[in-house]
Amino acid sequence: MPLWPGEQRLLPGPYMQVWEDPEGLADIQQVRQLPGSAWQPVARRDASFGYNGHAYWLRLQVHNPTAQPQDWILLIGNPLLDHLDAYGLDGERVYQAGDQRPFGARWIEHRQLLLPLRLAPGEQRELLLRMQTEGSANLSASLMTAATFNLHEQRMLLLQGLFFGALLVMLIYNLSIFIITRDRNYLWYSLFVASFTLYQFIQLGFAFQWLWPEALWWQQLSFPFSSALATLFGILFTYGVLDLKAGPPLYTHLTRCLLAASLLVIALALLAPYSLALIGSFALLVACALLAFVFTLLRWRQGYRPAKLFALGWSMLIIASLFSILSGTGVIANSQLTLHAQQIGGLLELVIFSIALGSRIRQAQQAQQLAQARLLANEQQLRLEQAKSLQLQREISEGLETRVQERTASLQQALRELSSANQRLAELSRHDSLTGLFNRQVLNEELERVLAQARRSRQPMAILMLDLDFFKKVNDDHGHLAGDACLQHAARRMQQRMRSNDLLARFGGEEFAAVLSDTHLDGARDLAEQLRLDLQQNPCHYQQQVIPLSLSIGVCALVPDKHTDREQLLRQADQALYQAKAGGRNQVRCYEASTPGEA
Ligand SMILES: Nc1nc2c(ncn2[C@@H]2O[C@H](COP(=O)(O)OP(=O)(O)OP(=O)(O)O)[C@@H](O)[C@H]2O)c(=O)[nH]1
Repeated sequence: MPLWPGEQRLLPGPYMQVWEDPEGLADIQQVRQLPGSAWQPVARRDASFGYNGHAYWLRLQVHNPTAQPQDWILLIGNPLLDHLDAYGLDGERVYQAGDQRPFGARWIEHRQLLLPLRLAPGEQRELLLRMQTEGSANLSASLMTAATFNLHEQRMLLLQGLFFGALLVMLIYNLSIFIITRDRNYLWYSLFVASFTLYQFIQLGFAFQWLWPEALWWQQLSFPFSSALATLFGILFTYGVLDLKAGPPLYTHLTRCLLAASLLVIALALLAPYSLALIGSFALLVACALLAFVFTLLRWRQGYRPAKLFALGWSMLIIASLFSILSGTGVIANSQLTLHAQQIGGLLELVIFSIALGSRIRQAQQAQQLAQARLLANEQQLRLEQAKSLQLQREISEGLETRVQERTASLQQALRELSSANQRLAELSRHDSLTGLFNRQVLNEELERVLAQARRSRQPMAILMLDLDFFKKVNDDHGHLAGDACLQHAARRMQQRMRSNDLLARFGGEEFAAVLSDTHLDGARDLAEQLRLDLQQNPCHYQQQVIPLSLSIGVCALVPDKHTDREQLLRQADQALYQAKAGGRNQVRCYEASTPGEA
């Protein structure tokens, strides 16, 4: 391979020959004695042989075609190679480095493996490299002059600085938001960024150089460990940010499976052989990225708007990871792009996720504003309904009050009417309907009362029994109606002569009775005589007829004692009346007392 100086990197792959030593037992002497036919052309630019742990011997003829001595750097761009031995760089001195040898063993302290090569003018040299690793047997070799390398290195450090700076800013920013908002998604995202940063720091060789240059065991397992850790937090972040809990239960079940798988890979990284852990972490990464992508698309279809940006972010990571894995396994050629594919894809993904997280906040704010607006509208609606119902209540109660008042008034009226009807009924039940005089029942009651009072006060009292004479003839001669008129006339005439505390009642038919309290026999007789005369002198005028009337009156008067009763009084007055009738009618007769105590 002619090494013409210039600013280009030269890729030695096509000039190299390889001999595979599966057991990894051959030493330099044995290899030097190998027949030419044992060597195979690499043919590929990057000398990449996948993950199998075999030792690979690589042979490269270099030639300085110039007349000047040349300083070259053979750059091995895979800092995770476990062991790299180089022969022919500097006489008999053997270069021995790799991340399973202490960092200090390197000739040049650099995160990558740098093999210095000084060629005299026109010199031709054979280089022999032995590569053995548990990880990706990918040499990623390039040749540069020392000056070109310096320039290249400056560019790379600037880019890496920007890259890690950006990650650090995102980490601090999102962690701050988590501390302020306590939104767990920001914590998962921050941890995701942190573990991804660590992963990249390890992959690019910075971690071994600056963090643990002597810790070979940890350097070995840290790569799958950080990868699985990033996957774990990526799963938690995706689950939360896509709100998968709100989706079908299958989402949650699958997420739990992935979480369990990532914990298993973490355990593998710590306990199992490196190659197993490495394969596990790659498989997990691919499964998670694909599933997260599918979840994102499904959520997008369900109308979850931030999912759009997530889909873009995941696409970046998937594409980058595919590039990285394909170049790692040697399927596609290694280049600056494939070497840094994961870096570029990862950074883009993280930036997009960060924007998506922000947009999620915006969406949450909008949802909150919408909910507030809805609440406000609901409240207004409720107030309106309340006002309406109050108005209705008022109207109902006003109407009810009016109706109650009306009903009460009509009830009171009805009660008044009922009471006056009752009064009338009571009056009627006490009076004789034809003459308007008290009836026989009232006579009996009053007679009892007057009798009791007279008995108590030892005052006299009298009873008159008054009977119209020949009344049958009146009826017969003038008709029954005329008879009624005569009865009314006689009653009126008699009532006019009564004292206010006397009681006149219709006893039945054409017969009347009067109860005179505080009255002696003389007074009673006088009154009876006045009544008789008055009726005699005042006939009844009925329909141009003059109907003469006369009265027979029986008088009984006495000061009652405890033996005197109502029946006795009535009987005695009736006896006197009988005598008046027998004596020829139109006269007054008094009951003749035959026993002591009777007046
Ligand atoms: N029009 C009328 N007649 C009555 C009423 N009550 C009783 N009478 C009549 O009064 C008459 C009483 O007749 P009697 O008992 O024979 O007595 P009298 O004809 O008056 O003869 P003396 O009493 O013996 O003088 C009967 O013809 C009854 O029909 C009434 O309310 N109206």
